[in-house]
Amino acid sequence: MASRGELLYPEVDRVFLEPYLPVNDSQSAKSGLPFVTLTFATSLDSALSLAPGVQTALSGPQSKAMTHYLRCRHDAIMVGVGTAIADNPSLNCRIQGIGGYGSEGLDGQPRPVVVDPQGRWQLTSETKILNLARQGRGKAPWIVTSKTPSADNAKLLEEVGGCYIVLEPQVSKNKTSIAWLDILETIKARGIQSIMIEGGGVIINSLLSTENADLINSVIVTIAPTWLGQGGVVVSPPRSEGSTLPVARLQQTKWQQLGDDVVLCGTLRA
Ligand SMILES: NC(=O)C1=CN([C@@H]2O[C@H](COP(=O)(O)OP(=O)(O)OC[C@H]3O[C@@H](n4cnc5c(N)ncnc54)[C@H](O)[C@@H]3O)[C@@H](O)[C@H]2O)C=CC1
Ligand SMILES: Nc1nc(O)c(N)c(N[C@@H]2O[C@H](COP(=O)(O)O)[C@@H](O)[C@H]2O)n1
Repeated sequence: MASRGELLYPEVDRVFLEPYLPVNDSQSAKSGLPFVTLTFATSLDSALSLAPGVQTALSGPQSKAMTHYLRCRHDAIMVGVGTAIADNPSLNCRIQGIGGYGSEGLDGQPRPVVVDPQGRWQLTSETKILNLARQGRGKAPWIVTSKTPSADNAKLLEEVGGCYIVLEPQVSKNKTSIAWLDILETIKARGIQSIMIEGGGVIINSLLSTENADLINSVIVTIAPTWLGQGGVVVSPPRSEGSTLPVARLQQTKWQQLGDDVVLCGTLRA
């Protein structure tokens, strides 16, 4: 049952999303990369939140239910460490039973994956994804980093069955990151066939940049009828130096109205 205040995402609406969702077939199983869905909620001025570190509700109840449906249709869900620190998110599918739509137990839950190249995230007893894993309401998280984790963090993560995945860093302009290809190939090798990437701003802008955009299969964006104003975390990927061309353009687009919001779906990778 949906809990009070939460609306279901009706069967009839779900059909609309189907062309943009991962399929489980032998061809995709053989690919070296998972199916990647980039999905987030934005304002009319392309903002994800009012300011860095400020969690901002943009989705209405219907589009929120759609996002939870998406969560149960992917093997994993990813956010950057900025989002993990700002939001202390749950990253599970909470609508209509613990297992999400139509299934009970952990089978319908996505694996939370947090990308934290510099090891900024301090885990505590308040960290929601750890507590949900402990309670059997979400899968244990993986943290992708290029730093050796602290003993305290490693202990807290391992206690709930989670793990650190340590990958080689790439340093450019004094910033430490990890190559997206490396991250995606590594999680695929660990059995993740599909992943939805929710944000935040740094992660989305990095993935939509010319060098990474072809790693994305589908984009599903909730657009809320609101302007957040200047100073927000904005989706606006960098253009290649000297280029006067758009960075990326969605193909095979479809729009769906959900409550006051509109959901835009499109594809990027052929
Ligand atoms: N409206 C929505 O759907 C969503 C909103 N948000 C909001 O976004 C804000 C957080 O966004 P940001 O501050 O931009 O943080 P973020 O979540 O994008 O994390 C950024 C950090 O991730 C790390 N990182 C991981 N992989 C990287 C890579 N390949 N290259 C560079 N850095 C990499 C870096 O340490 C970087 O500082 C919060 O206010 C949150 O509430 C977050 C997700 C969805
Ligand atoms: N779909 C969507 N709509 C919004 O208005 C949002 N602010 C977000 N944020 C994302 O959802 C995460 C929170 O998830 P939980 O409810 O804690 O499971 C947050 O961290 C963002 O990734 N998404």
